[in-house]
Amino acid sequence: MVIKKICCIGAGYVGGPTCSIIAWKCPDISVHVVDISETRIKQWNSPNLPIYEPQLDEVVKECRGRNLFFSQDIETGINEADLIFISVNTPTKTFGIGKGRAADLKYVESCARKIAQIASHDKIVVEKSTVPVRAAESIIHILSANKKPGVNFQVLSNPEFLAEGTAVENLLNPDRVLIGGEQTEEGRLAVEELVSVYSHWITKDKIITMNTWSSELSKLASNAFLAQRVSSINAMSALCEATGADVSEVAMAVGQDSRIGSKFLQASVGFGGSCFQKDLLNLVYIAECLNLPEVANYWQQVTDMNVHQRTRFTKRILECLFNTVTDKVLTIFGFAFKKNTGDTRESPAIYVCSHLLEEGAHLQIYDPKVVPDQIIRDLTNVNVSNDPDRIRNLISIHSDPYEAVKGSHAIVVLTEWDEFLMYEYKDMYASMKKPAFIFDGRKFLDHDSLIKIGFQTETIGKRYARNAGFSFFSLDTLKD
Ligand SMILES: NC(=O)C1=CN([C@@H]2O[C@H](COP(=O)(O)OP(=O)(O)OC[C@H]3O[C@@H](n4cnc5c(N)ncnc54)[C@H](O)[C@@H]3O)[C@@H](O)[C@H]2O)C=CC1
Ligand SMILES: O=C(O)[C@H]1O[C@H](OP(=O)(O)OP(=O)(O)OC[C@H]2O[C@@H](n3ccc(=O)[nH]c3=O)[C@H](O)[C@@H]2O)[C@H](O)[C@@H](O)[C@@H]1O
Repeated sequence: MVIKKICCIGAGYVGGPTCSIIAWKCPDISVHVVDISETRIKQWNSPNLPIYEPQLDEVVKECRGRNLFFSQDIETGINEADLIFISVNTPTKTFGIGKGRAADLKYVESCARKIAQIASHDKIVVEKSTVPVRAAESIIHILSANKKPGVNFQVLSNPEFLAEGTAVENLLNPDRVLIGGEQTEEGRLAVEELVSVYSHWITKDKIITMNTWSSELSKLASNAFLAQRVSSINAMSALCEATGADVSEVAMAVGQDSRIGSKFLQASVGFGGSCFQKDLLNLVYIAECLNLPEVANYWQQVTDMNVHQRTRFTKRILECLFNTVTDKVLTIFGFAFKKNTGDTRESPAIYVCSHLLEEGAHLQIYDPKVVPDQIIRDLTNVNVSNDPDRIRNLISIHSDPYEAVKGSHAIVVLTEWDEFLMYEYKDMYASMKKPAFIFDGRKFLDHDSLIKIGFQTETIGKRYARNAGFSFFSLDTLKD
Protein backbone atom coordinates (compact mmCIF):
# COMPACT_ATOMS: atom_id res chain seq x y z
CA MET A 1 0.00 0.00 0.00
CA VAL A 2 1.25 3.49 -0.78
CA ILE A 3 -0.09 6.09 1.62
CA LYS A 4 -2.20 8.57 -0.35
CA LYS A 5 -4.66 9.70 2.31
CA ILE A 6 -4.10 10.36 5.98
CA CYS A 7 -6.76 11.10 8.56
CA CYS A 8 -5.89 12.52 11.97
CA ILE A 9 -8.49 12.26 14.75
CA GLY A 10 -7.91 15.17 17.16
CA ALA A 11 -7.16 18.71 15.97
CA GLY A 12 -5.30 19.80 19.11
CA TYR A 13 -1.79 20.98 19.95
CA VAL A 14 -0.35 17.79 18.46
CA GLY A 15 -2.77 16.79 15.65
CA GLY A 16 -2.99 20.30 14.15
CA PRO A 17 0.73 21.17 13.86
CA THR A 18 1.86 17.60 13.05
CA CYS A 19 -0.59 17.22 10.18
CA SER A 20 0.11 20.72 8.88
CA ILE A 21 3.78 19.81 8.55
CA ILE A 22 2.99 16.44 6.95
CA ALA A 23 0.75 18.21 4.41
CA TRP A 24 3.43 20.84 3.76
CA LYS A 25 6.23 18.33 3.27
CA CYS A 26 4.19 15.65 1.44
CA PRO A 27 2.24 17.39 -1.36
CA ASP A 28 1.39 13.93 -2.77
CA ILE A 29 -0.57 13.02 0.38
CA SER A 30 -4.00 14.39 1.26
CA VAL A 31 -4.33 15.07 5.01
CA HIS A 32 -7.72 15.34 6.68
CA VAL A 33 -7.78 16.47 10.33
CA VAL A 34 -11.08 15.74 12.09
CA ASP A 35 -12.39 16.65 15.52
CA ILE A 36 -15.64 16.50 17.47
CA SER A 37 -15.20 20.11 18.54
CA GLU A 38 -17.05 22.48 16.21
CA THR A 39 -15.25 25.50 17.69
CA ARG A 40 -11.79 24.04 17.12
CA ILE A 41 -12.53 23.07 13.52
CA LYS A 42 -14.01 26.52 12.81
CA GLN A 43 -10.85 28.12 14.21
CA TRP A 44 -8.55 25.89 12.12
CA ASN A 45 -10.52 27.02 9.07
CA SER A 46 -10.29 30.69 10.05
CA PRO A 47 -7.43 33.24 10.03
CA ASN A 48 -7.20 32.86 13.86
CA LEU A 49 -5.92 29.36 14.53
CA PRO A 50 -6.95 27.78 17.85
CA ILE A 51 -3.35 27.54 19.05
CA TYR A 52 -0.46 29.96 18.93
CA GLU A 53 2.73 28.46 17.50
CA PRO A 54 5.44 30.49 15.80
CA GLN A 55 5.40 29.93 11.97
CA LEU A 56 2.32 27.71 12.05
CA ASP A 57 0.03 30.32 10.44
CA GLU A 58 2.19 30.42 7.30
CA VAL A 59 2.29 26.64 6.92
CA VAL A 60 -1.49 26.28 7.37
CA LYS A 61 -2.17 29.15 4.98
CA GLU A 62 -0.10 27.47 2.27
CA CYS A 63 -1.62 23.98 2.59
CA ARG A 64 -5.21 24.49 3.75
CA GLY A 65 -7.63 23.67 0.94
CA ARG A 66 -4.80 22.18 -1.15
CA ASN A 67 -3.91 18.93 0.63
CA LEU A 68 -4.80 19.89 4.21
CA PHE A 69 -8.43 19.85 5.37
CA PHE A 70 -10.05 20.40 8.75
CA SER A 71 -13.57 19.13 9.36
CA GLN A 72 -15.99 17.48 11.76
CA ASP A 73 -16.73 14.79 9.22
CA ILE A 74 -15.01 12.01 11.15
CA GLU A 75 -16.67 9.22 9.22
CA THR A 76 -15.52 10.38 5.79
CA GLY A 77 -12.05 11.08 7.20
CA ILE A 78 -11.76 7.54 8.53
CA ASN A 79 -13.31 5.83 5.54
CA GLU A 80 -11.12 7.47 2.93
CA ALA A 81 -7.81 7.18 4.80
CA ASP A 82 -5.06 4.61 4.32
CA LEU A 83 -3.47 5.68 7.59
CA ILE A 84 -5.18 7.15 10.66
CA PHE A 85 -3.45 9.01 13.47
CA ILE A 86 -5.21 8.91 16.83
CA SER A 87 -4.17 12.21 18.37
CA VAL A 88 -6.81 12.78 21.00
CA ASN A 89 -6.28 13.87 24.60
CA THR A 90 -5.30 11.30 27.23
CA PRO A 91 -5.79 13.25 30.46
CA THR A 92 -5.31 11.99 34.01
CA LYS A 93 -8.39 10.14 35.28
CA THR A 94 -10.53 12.24 37.61
CA PHE A 95 -12.71 9.42 38.92
CA GLY A 96 -12.74 5.75 39.89
CA ILE A 97 -9.82 3.36 39.97
CA GLY A 98 -6.53 5.17 39.33
CA LYS A 99 -8.17 8.57 39.95
CA GLY A 100 -5.59 11.37 39.86
CA ARG A 101 -2.89 9.15 38.34
CA ALA A 102 -3.93 6.73 35.60
CA ALA A 103 -4.40 7.95 32.03
CA ASP A 104 -8.02 8.21 30.96
CA LEU A 105 -8.18 6.31 27.68
CA LYS A 106 -11.87 6.85 26.96
CA TYR A 107 -11.18 9.16 24.00
CA VAL A 108 -8.66 6.73 22.47
CA GLU A 109 -11.08 3.85 22.92
CA SER A 110 -13.92 5.76 21.31
CA CYS A 111 -11.67 6.45 18.28
CA ALA A 112 -10.83 2.75 17.99
CA ARG A 113 -14.53 1.84 18.11
CA LYS A 114 -15.38 4.45 15.50
CA ILE A 115 -12.60 3.28 13.17
CA ALA A 116 -13.74 -0.35 13.45
CA GLN A 117 -17.36 0.63 12.79
CA ILE A 118 -16.60 2.80 9.74
CA ALA A 119 -13.58 1.27 8.00
CA SER A 120 -14.42 -0.65 4.84
CA HIS A 121 -10.85 -1.26 3.67
CA ASP A 122 -7.48 -2.06 5.34
CA LYS A 123 -5.95 0.69 7.46
CA ILE A 124 -2.85 1.46 9.45
CA VAL A 125 -3.89 2.92 12.80
CA VAL A 126 -1.23 4.99 14.54
CA GLU A 127 -1.19 5.90 18.24
CA LYS A 128 0.08 9.48 18.27
CA SER A 129 -1.43 10.24 21.67
CA THR A 130 0.74 9.48 24.70
CA VAL A 131 -0.60 6.26 26.21
CA PRO A 132 0.32 3.75 28.91
CA VAL A 133 2.59 0.93 27.78
CA ARG A 134 0.58 -1.86 26.07
CA ALA A 135 -2.32 0.46 25.16
CA ALA A 136 -1.95 -0.72 21.55
CA GLU A 137 -3.00 -4.16 22.73
CA SER A 138 -6.41 -2.78 23.79
CA ILE A 139 -6.76 -0.89 20.49
CA ILE A 140 -6.00 -4.07 18.52
CA HIS A 141 -8.53 -5.99 20.62
CA ILE A 142 -11.29 -3.41 20.08
CA LEU A 143 -10.58 -3.18 16.34
CA SER A 144 -10.61 -6.93 15.77
CA ALA A 145 -13.72 -7.49 17.87
CA ASN A 146 -15.73 -4.84 15.97
CA LYS A 147 -14.33 -4.73 12.43
CA LYS A 148 -16.21 -5.43 9.24
CA PRO A 149 -15.42 -8.82 7.66
CA GLY A 150 -12.32 -8.83 5.47
CA VAL A 151 -10.91 -5.54 6.80
CA ASN A 152 -7.42 -5.71 8.35
CA PHE A 153 -5.71 -3.29 10.70
CA GLN A 154 -2.12 -2.78 11.74
CA VAL A 155 -1.61 -0.70 14.88
CA LEU A 156 1.60 1.31 15.27
CA SER A 157 2.96 3.48 18.05
CA ASN A 158 4.39 6.81 16.90
CA PRO A 159 4.66 9.08 19.95
CA GLU A 160 5.14 12.80 19.47
CA PHE A 161 8.07 14.68 21.03
CA LEU A 162 7.32 18.26 19.97
CA ALA A 163 7.38 20.95 22.63
CA GLU A 164 4.87 23.79 22.56
CA GLY A 165 6.21 27.12 21.38
CA THR A 166 8.71 25.33 19.12
CA ALA A 167 6.34 22.82 17.51
CA VAL A 168 7.08 23.74 13.89
CA GLU A 169 10.83 23.76 14.44
CA ASN A 170 10.67 20.42 16.32
CA LEU A 171 8.52 18.81 13.63
CA LEU A 172 10.78 19.99 10.84
CA ASN A 173 14.01 18.97 12.59
CA PRO A 174 13.19 16.32 15.18
CA ASP A 175 15.94 14.68 17.26
CA ARG A 176 14.25 11.43 16.28
CA VAL A 177 11.00 9.99 15.01
CA LEU A 178 9.98 6.86 16.86
CA ILE A 179 7.84 4.13 15.31
CA GLY A 180 6.89 0.94 17.09
CA GLY A 181 5.13 -1.95 15.40
CA GLU A 182 4.36 -5.64 15.61
CA GLN A 183 7.33 -7.91 14.95
CA THR A 184 5.58 -9.71 12.10
CA GLU A 185 5.83 -9.38 8.31
CA GLU A 186 2.59 -7.29 8.23
CA GLY A 187 3.82 -5.20 11.16
CA ARG A 188 7.14 -4.49 9.47
CA LEU A 189 5.39 -3.48 6.24
CA ALA A 190 3.12 -1.06 8.13
CA VAL A 191 6.15 0.46 9.87
CA GLU A 192 7.81 0.93 6.47
CA GLU A 193 4.72 2.77 5.19
CA LEU A 194 4.90 5.26 8.03
CA VAL A 195 8.67 5.57 7.60
CA SER A 196 8.03 6.50 3.96
CA VAL A 197 5.78 9.38 5.04
CA TYR A 198 8.41 10.87 7.37
CA SER A 199 11.18 10.21 4.83
CA HIS A 200 9.75 13.06 2.74
CA TRP A 201 11.77 15.41 4.96
CA ILE A 202 13.57 13.47 7.68
CA THR A 203 16.74 11.46 7.10
CA LYS A 204 16.53 7.71 7.71
CA ASP A 205 19.11 7.76 10.53
CA LYS A 206 16.68 9.83 12.61
CA ILE A 207 13.75 7.46 12.13
CA ILE A 208 13.98 4.77 14.77
CA THR A 209 11.85 1.63 14.61
CA MET A 210 11.29 -0.83 17.44
CA ASN A 211 8.66 -3.01 19.07
CA THR A 212 5.38 -1.37 20.04
CA TRP A 213 5.79 -1.63 23.83
CA SER A 214 9.31 -0.13 23.77
CA SER A 215 8.00 2.76 21.70
CA GLU A 216 5.07 3.43 24.05
CA LEU A 217 7.29 3.26 27.13
CA SER A 218 10.02 5.41 25.54
CA LYS A 219 7.58 8.32 25.33
CA LEU A 220 6.71 8.15 29.02
CA ALA A 221 10.40 7.65 29.86
CA SER A 222 11.47 10.71 27.81
CA ASN A 223 9.01 13.01 29.55
CA ALA A 224 9.95 11.55 32.93
CA PHE A 225 13.68 12.15 32.29
CA LEU A 226 13.04 15.72 31.12
CA ALA A 227 10.84 16.53 34.11
CA GLN A 228 13.42 14.91 36.38
CA ARG A 229 16.11 17.30 35.15
CA VAL A 230 13.92 20.30 35.94
CA SER A 231 13.13 18.94 39.41
CA SER A 232 16.82 18.15 39.98
CA ILE A 233 17.94 21.70 39.20
CA ASN A 234 15.02 23.09 41.20
CA ALA A 235 16.09 20.97 44.19
CA MET A 236 19.57 22.49 43.75
CA SER A 237 18.03 25.96 43.61
CA ALA A 238 16.76 25.54 47.18
CA LEU A 239 20.26 24.55 48.28
CA CYS A 240 21.69 27.58 46.46
CA GLU A 241 19.32 29.96 48.22
CA ALA A 242 20.32 28.49 51.58
CA THR A 243 24.06 28.57 50.97
CA GLY A 244 24.89 31.61 48.85
CA ALA A 245 25.54 29.58 45.69
CA ASP A 246 23.98 30.73 42.40
CA VAL A 247 21.98 28.03 40.60
CA SER A 248 22.86 29.40 37.13
CA GLU A 249 26.55 28.96 37.92
CA VAL A 250 25.95 25.48 39.30
CA ALA A 251 23.87 24.55 36.22
CA MET A 252 26.58 25.86 33.93
CA ALA A 253 29.32 23.91 35.74
CA VAL A 254 27.27 20.70 35.85
CA GLY A 255 26.06 21.04 32.26
CA GLN A 256 29.60 21.38 30.91
CA ASP A 257 30.07 17.69 31.63
CA SER A 258 29.29 16.19 28.25
CA ARG A 259 27.77 13.13 29.96
CA ILE A 260 25.17 15.41 31.56
CA GLY A 261 24.70 18.13 28.93
CA SER A 262 23.57 21.71 29.34
CA LYS A 263 19.95 21.64 28.17
CA PHE A 264 16.91 21.61 30.46
CA LEU A 265 18.80 22.88 33.50
CA GLN A 266 17.00 26.21 33.86
CA ALA A 267 15.75 26.53 37.43
CA SER A 268 12.21 27.85 37.60
CA VAL A 269 9.07 28.20 39.65
CA GLY A 270 8.31 24.65 38.47
CA PHE A 271 7.43 22.84 35.30
CA GLY A 272 3.94 23.09 33.85
CA GLY A 273 2.25 21.99 30.65
CA SER A 274 -0.31 19.37 29.88
CA CYS A 275 2.05 16.41 29.86
CA PHE A 276 4.94 16.25 32.34
CA GLN A 277 2.80 15.80 35.43
CA LYS A 278 0.20 13.65 33.64
CA ASP A 279 2.83 11.32 32.15
CA LEU A 280 4.82 11.09 35.39
CA LEU A 281 1.69 10.18 37.34
CA ASN A 282 0.81 7.65 34.69
CA LEU A 283 4.28 6.09 35.01
CA VAL A 284 3.92 5.99 38.81
CA TYR A 285 0.55 4.30 38.46
CA ILE A 286 1.88 1.72 35.99
CA ALA A 287 4.78 0.91 38.36
CA GLU A 288 2.38 0.53 41.28
CA CYS A 289 0.09 -1.75 39.28
CA LEU A 290 3.11 -3.88 38.38
CA ASN A 291 3.95 -4.16 42.08
CA LEU A 292 7.10 -2.03 41.78
CA PRO A 293 6.60 0.40 44.70
CA GLU A 294 10.24 1.56 44.82
CA VAL A 295 10.09 2.50 41.13
CA ALA A 296 6.78 4.28 41.70
CA ASN A 297 8.17 6.24 44.67
CA TYR A 298 11.25 7.26 42.72
CA TRP A 299 9.24 8.93 39.93
CA GLN A 300 6.65 10.31 42.35
CA GLN A 301 9.43 12.39 43.90
CA VAL A 302 9.91 14.27 40.62
CA THR A 303 6.39 15.64 40.76
CA ASP A 304 6.49 16.14 44.55
CA MET A 305 9.58 18.33 44.11
CA ASN A 306 7.71 20.36 41.50
CA VAL A 307 4.84 21.03 43.90
CA HIS A 308 7.37 21.96 46.59
CA GLN A 309 9.09 24.44 44.27
CA ARG A 310 5.87 26.34 43.49
CA THR A 311 4.96 26.43 47.15
CA ARG A 312 8.44 27.53 48.22
CA PHE A 313 8.34 30.43 45.74
CA THR A 314 4.93 31.59 46.94
CA LYS A 315 6.06 31.38 50.55
CA ARG A 316 9.06 33.54 49.70
CA ILE A 317 6.77 36.21 48.22
CA LEU A 318 4.74 36.27 51.43
CA GLU A 319 7.85 36.46 53.62
CA CYS A 320 9.33 39.35 51.67
CA LEU A 321 6.06 41.28 51.65
CA PHE A 322 6.21 41.40 55.45
CA ASN A 323 4.23 38.19 55.90
CA THR A 324 0.97 39.52 54.49
CA VAL A 325 -0.41 40.16 51.03
CA THR A 326 -3.98 40.75 52.16
CA ASP A 327 -5.35 43.73 50.22
CA LYS A 328 -1.96 44.29 48.57
CA VAL A 329 -1.82 44.65 44.81
CA LEU A 330 0.51 42.25 43.00
CA THR A 331 1.27 42.32 39.29
CA ILE A 332 1.57 38.96 37.57
CA PHE A 333 3.75 38.91 34.45
CA GLY A 334 3.05 35.78 32.45
CA PHE A 335 0.34 33.17 32.85
CA ALA A 336 1.27 30.63 30.14
CA PHE A 337 3.23 27.56 31.29
CA LYS A 338 6.21 28.69 29.17
CA LYS A 339 6.97 31.39 26.61
CA ASN A 340 5.69 31.38 23.01
CA THR A 341 2.46 29.58 23.78
CA GLY A 342 -0.99 30.66 24.93
CA ASP A 343 -1.42 27.30 26.70
CA THR A 344 -2.01 27.45 30.45
CA ARG A 345 -2.55 23.78 31.19
CA GLU A 346 -0.88 22.98 34.57
CA SER A 347 0.84 26.35 34.43
CA PRO A 348 2.69 27.12 37.69
CA ALA A 349 0.98 30.53 37.45
CA ILE A 350 -2.36 28.93 38.30
CA TYR A 351 -0.97 27.54 41.56
CA VAL A 352 1.04 30.61 42.59
CA CYS A 353 -1.87 32.95 41.83
CA SER A 354 -4.39 30.80 43.66
CA HIS A 355 -2.19 30.79 46.81
CA LEU A 356 -1.85 34.56 46.63
CA LEU A 357 -5.61 34.96 46.11
CA GLU A 358 -6.26 32.71 49.08
CA GLU A 359 -4.15 35.12 51.13
CA GLY A 360 -6.36 38.00 49.95
CA ALA A 361 -4.05 39.63 47.38
CA HIS A 362 -5.41 41.64 44.43
CA LEU A 363 -3.80 40.43 41.21
CA GLN A 364 -3.26 42.56 38.09
CA ILE A 365 -2.41 39.98 35.46
CA TYR A 366 -0.69 40.45 32.10
CA ASP A 367 0.25 37.79 29.55
CA PRO A 368 0.94 38.60 25.90
CA LYS A 369 -0.81 35.50 24.50
CA VAL A 370 -3.20 33.98 27.02
CA VAL A 371 -6.77 35.12 26.44
CA PRO A 372 -8.45 36.77 29.49
CA ASP A 373 -11.31 34.24 29.60
CA GLN A 374 -8.79 31.44 29.95
CA ILE A 375 -7.15 33.10 32.97
CA ILE A 376 -10.55 33.60 34.62
CA ARG A 377 -11.53 29.99 33.88
CA ASP A 378 -8.27 28.69 35.35
CA LEU A 379 -8.49 30.73 38.56
CA THR A 380 -12.20 30.13 39.17
CA ASN A 381 -12.06 26.41 38.37
CA VAL A 382 -13.63 24.30 41.14
CA ASN A 383 -10.32 22.49 41.71
CA VAL A 384 -8.65 25.83 42.43
CA SER A 385 -11.28 27.81 44.33
CA ASN A 386 -14.69 27.18 45.86
CA ASP A 387 -15.63 30.88 45.76
CA PRO A 388 -15.42 32.02 42.11
CA ASP A 389 -17.20 35.34 42.76
CA ARG A 390 -14.60 36.34 45.36
CA ILE A 391 -11.80 35.43 42.91
CA ARG A 392 -13.38 37.49 40.09
CA ASN A 393 -13.39 40.51 42.43
CA LEU A 394 -9.71 40.03 43.27
CA ILE A 395 -8.34 39.80 39.73
CA SER A 396 -8.03 42.22 36.83
CA ILE A 397 -6.56 41.28 33.47
CA HIS A 398 -4.57 43.84 31.52
CA SER A 399 -3.48 44.21 27.93
CA ASP A 400 -0.77 46.78 28.75
CA PRO A 401 2.04 45.71 31.12
CA TYR A 402 2.64 49.30 32.26
CA GLU A 403 -1.01 49.62 33.29
CA ALA A 404 -0.80 46.27 35.06
CA VAL A 405 2.02 47.57 37.24
CA LYS A 406 0.44 50.84 38.38
CA GLY A 407 -0.05 51.05 42.14
CA SER A 408 1.25 47.56 42.78
CA HIS A 409 3.52 46.40 45.61
CA ALA A 410 5.33 43.76 43.58
CA ILE A 411 5.82 42.24 40.15
CA VAL A 412 5.77 38.44 40.08
CA VAL A 413 7.28 36.97 36.89
CA LEU A 414 5.89 33.53 36.14
CA THR A 415 6.61 33.04 32.41
CA GLU A 416 9.89 33.80 30.61
CA TRP A 417 8.43 35.92 27.75
CA ASP A 418 11.23 37.72 25.86
CA GLU A 419 9.35 41.03 26.01
CA PHE A 420 9.75 41.09 29.80
CA LEU A 421 13.48 41.69 29.19
CA MET A 422 12.74 44.84 27.16
CA TYR A 423 10.56 46.85 29.52
CA GLU A 424 11.44 50.25 30.94
CA TYR A 425 11.55 49.06 34.53
CA LYS A 426 12.52 52.55 35.70
CA ASP A 427 9.09 53.81 34.58
CA MET A 428 7.37 50.83 36.16
CA TYR A 429 9.22 51.40 39.43
CA ALA A 430 8.05 55.02 39.50
CA SER A 431 4.41 53.93 39.30
CA MET A 432 4.62 51.31 42.06
CA LYS A 433 4.22 51.36 45.86
CA LYS A 434 7.48 51.34 47.83
CA PRO A 435 9.40 49.30 48.67
CA ALA A 436 8.79 47.87 45.20
CA PHE A 437 9.58 44.17 44.77
CA ILE A 438 10.26 41.94 41.78
CA PHE A 439 9.96 38.18 42.25
CA ASP A 440 11.54 36.56 39.22
CA GLY A 441 10.24 32.98 39.08
CA ARG A 442 12.24 32.31 35.91
CA LYS A 443 15.58 33.78 36.96
CA PHE A 444 16.04 35.56 33.69
CA LEU A 445 15.76 39.32 34.28
CA ASP A 446 18.77 41.58 34.73
CA HIS A 447 18.74 41.73 38.52
CA ASP A 448 21.72 44.07 38.89
CA SER A 449 19.93 46.76 36.83
CA LEU A 450 16.71 46.23 38.74
CA ILE A 451 18.51 46.64 42.06
CA LYS A 452 20.15 49.83 40.75
CA ILE A 453 16.70 51.22 39.92
CA GLY A 454 15.66 50.55 43.52
CA PHE A 455 13.76 47.26 43.27
CA GLN A 456 13.98 44.66 46.00
CA THR A 457 14.79 41.67 43.83
CA GLU A 458 14.11 38.04 44.64
CA THR A 459 14.65 35.08 42.37
CA ILE A 460 14.90 31.31 42.25
CA GLY A 461 18.27 29.82 43.18
CA LYS A 462 20.03 32.99 44.28
CA ARG A 463 19.47 34.86 47.49
CA TYR A 464 20.06 38.60 47.85
CA ALA A 465 20.87 38.55 51.56
CA ARG A 466 19.65 42.06 52.38
CA ASN A 467 16.11 41.02 51.53
CA ALA A 468 15.99 37.99 53.77
CA GLY A 469 12.87 38.32 55.91
CA PHE A 470 11.62 36.54 58.98
CA SER A 471 8.94 33.98 58.25
CA PHE A 472 5.77 33.31 60.19
CA PHE A 473 4.79 30.77 57.57
CA SER A 474 5.43 27.11 57.61
CA LEU A 475 5.35 25.23 54.31
CA ASP A 476 2.54 23.12 55.78
CA THR A 477 0.18 26.08 55.68
CA LEU A 478 0.45 26.23 51.91
CA LYS A 479 -0.79 23.19 50.09
CA ASP A 480 -1.03 22.81 46.33
N1 LIG B 1 0.48 19.17 23.85
C1 LIG B 1 1.67 18.72 23.55
O1 LIG B 1 2.62 19.47 23.39
C2 LIG B 1 1.92 17.25 23.37
C3 LIG B 1 0.92 16.32 23.60
N2 LIG B 1 1.17 14.98 23.42
C4 LIG B 1 0.10 14.00 23.59
O2 LIG B 1 -0.76 14.10 22.44
C5 LIG B 1 -2.12 13.84 22.81
C6 LIG B 1 -2.98 15.02 22.38
O3 LIG B 1 -2.55 16.15 23.09
P1 LIG B 1 -3.05 17.61 22.70
O4 LIG B 1 -3.01 17.76 21.22
O5 LIG B 1 -2.28 18.55 23.55
O6 LIG B 1 -4.58 17.55 23.19
P2 LIG B 1 -5.73 18.59 22.86
O7 LIG B 1 -6.66 18.51 24.01
O8 LIG B 1 -5.15 19.90 22.46
O9 LIG B 1 -6.43 17.98 21.55
C7 LIG B 1 -7.14 16.78 21.54
C8 LIG B 1 -8.32 16.94 20.58
O10 LIG B 1 -8.95 15.68 20.44
C9 LIG B 1 -10.35 15.91 20.24
N3 LIG B 1 -11.08 14.67 20.50
C10 LIG B 1 -11.22 13.99 21.66
N4 LIG B 1 -11.93 12.87 21.46
C11 LIG B 1 -12.26 12.83 20.15
C12 LIG B 1 -12.97 11.92 19.34
N5 LIG B 1 -13.48 10.79 19.84
N6 LIG B 1 -13.13 12.19 18.03
C13 LIG B 1 -12.60 13.32 17.50
N7 LIG B 1 -11.90 14.23 18.21
C14 LIG B 1 -11.73 13.98 19.53
C15 LIG B 1 -10.66 17.01 21.22
O11 LIG B 1 -11.86 17.69 20.87
C16 LIG B 1 -9.41 17.90 21.08
O12 LIG B 1 -9.60 18.94 20.13
C17 LIG B 1 -2.11 13.57 24.32
O13 LIG B 1 -2.03 12.19 24.51
C18 LIG B 1 -0.82 14.23 24.78
O14 LIG B 1 -0.29 13.59 25.91
C19 LIG B 1 2.38 14.53 23.00
C20 LIG B 1 3.40 15.41 22.74
C21 LIG B 1 3.24 16.83 22.90
O1 LIG C 1 4.70 15.24 25.76
C1 LIG C 1 4.65 16.46 25.72
O2 LIG C 1 3.63 17.12 25.90
C2 LIG C 1 5.87 17.30 25.49
O3 LIG C 1 6.29 17.75 26.81
C3 LIG C 1 7.40 18.62 26.80
O4 LIG C 1 7.12 19.78 26.04
P1 LIG C 1 6.32 21.03 26.64
O5 LIG C 1 5.59 20.62 27.86
O6 LIG C 1 5.56 21.62 25.52
O7 LIG C 1 7.43 22.11 27.02
P2 LIG C 1 8.89 22.03 27.68
O8 LIG C 1 9.77 22.93 26.94
O9 LIG C 1 9.35 20.64 27.87
O10 LIG C 1 8.64 22.69 29.11
C4 LIG C 1 7.86 22.04 30.10
C5 LIG C 1 7.91 22.85 31.38
O11 LIG C 1 9.20 22.77 32.00
C6 LIG C 1 9.69 24.08 32.25
N1 LIG C 1 11.17 24.04 32.11
C7 LIG C 1 11.75 23.52 31.01
C8 LIG C 1 13.12 23.48 30.89
C9 LIG C 1 13.94 23.96 31.92
O12 LIG C 1 15.18 23.94 31.88
N2 LIG C 1 13.33 24.47 33.03
C10 LIG C 1 11.95 24.52 33.15
O13 LIG C 1 11.44 24.99 34.17
C11 LIG C 1 9.02 24.96 31.21
O14 LIG C 1 9.01 26.30 31.60
C12 LIG C 1 7.64 24.35 31.16
O15 LIG C 1 6.84 24.84 32.20
C13 LIG C 1 8.59 17.91 26.15
O16 LIG C 1 9.69 18.82 26.07
C14 LIG C 1 8.24 17.41 24.76
O17 LIG C 1 9.32 16.67 24.21
C15 LIG C 1 7.00 16.51 24.85
O18 LIG C 1 6.62 16.09 23.56
